[in-house]
Amino acid sequence: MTTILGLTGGIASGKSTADIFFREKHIPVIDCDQIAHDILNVGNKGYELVKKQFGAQIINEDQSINRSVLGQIVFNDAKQLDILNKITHPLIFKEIQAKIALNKVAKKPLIIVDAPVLFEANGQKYCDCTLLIAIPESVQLKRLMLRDHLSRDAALKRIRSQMSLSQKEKLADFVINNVGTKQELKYQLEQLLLKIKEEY
Ligand SMILES: CC(C)(COP(=O)(O)OP(=O)(O)OC[C@H]1O[C@@H](n2cnc3c(N)ncnc32)[C@H](O)[C@@H]1O)[C@@H](O)C(=O)NCCC(=O)NCCS
Ligand SMILES: Nc1ncnc2c1ncn2[C@@H]1O[C@H](COP(=O)(O)OP(=O)(O)OP(=O)(O)O)[C@@H](O)[C@H]1O
Repeated sequence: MTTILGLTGGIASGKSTADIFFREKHIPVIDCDQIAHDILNVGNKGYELVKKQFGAQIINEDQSINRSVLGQIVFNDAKQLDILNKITHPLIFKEIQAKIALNKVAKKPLIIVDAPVLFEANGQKYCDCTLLIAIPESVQLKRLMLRDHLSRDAALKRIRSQMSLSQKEKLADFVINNVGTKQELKYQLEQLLLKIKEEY
């Protein structure tokens, strides 16, 4: 039997850092940010739909989608984000399902689905259990500004476009706090794997 663990958390909470740990353990990770990028590549279905909706302002000279410009539009306007989500999320979920099916055929005991907006998009229904990586907003802001070279204002807009931590905590089966070192995160993930082995 395969257990599907939905991995979520706010922007810059540490999901990709957790993915490195899982991959080192040879546990497959489905990266939804990567899927979201792929569907917007020239020639793919999301590309045409998003280009039609947002127009020339988001198109680079080489015809690719300028995700940075698109990000500035949607993270500054909840309505525009909702429109983008309505276009992209069905395509992303279809791709996640296909990747899950492939891993099931390969009889993988555990699959991680790394989905930043898992709860916002009600994606937990595709998972057997969910893990939330939690950090206080002050630490999140610091790590996000440092990693993406964003201004405080731009970083806060991205954070606030997502569901609040307290709401996510209510929905998650497991919560890991990533306020400590990366080593401490790794230790907590080790413990979680033992728990999942027992319970699922
Ligand atoms: C807005 C876009 C073009 C910005 O692209 P960019 O390369 O600058 O950022 P990237 O995709 O790496 O996302 C960075 C982080 O932003 C946050 N984020 C991305 N999309 C969303 C969203 N729809 N709602 C809230 N937060 C989001 C996540 O924490 C994500 O990890 C892109 O994120 C996008 O197409 N988003 C819509 C699809 C989606 O929901 N993706 C999330 C994975 S399911
Ligand atoms: N415990 C930690 N201590 C210090 N820095 C950390 C820790 N965990 C993660 N980071 C750093 O914080 C930043 C954000 O982490 P990461 O990229 O893993 O977040 P994410 O949840 O995958 O982000 P996104 O939602 O944008 O995909 C990275 O620069 C990462 O190296």
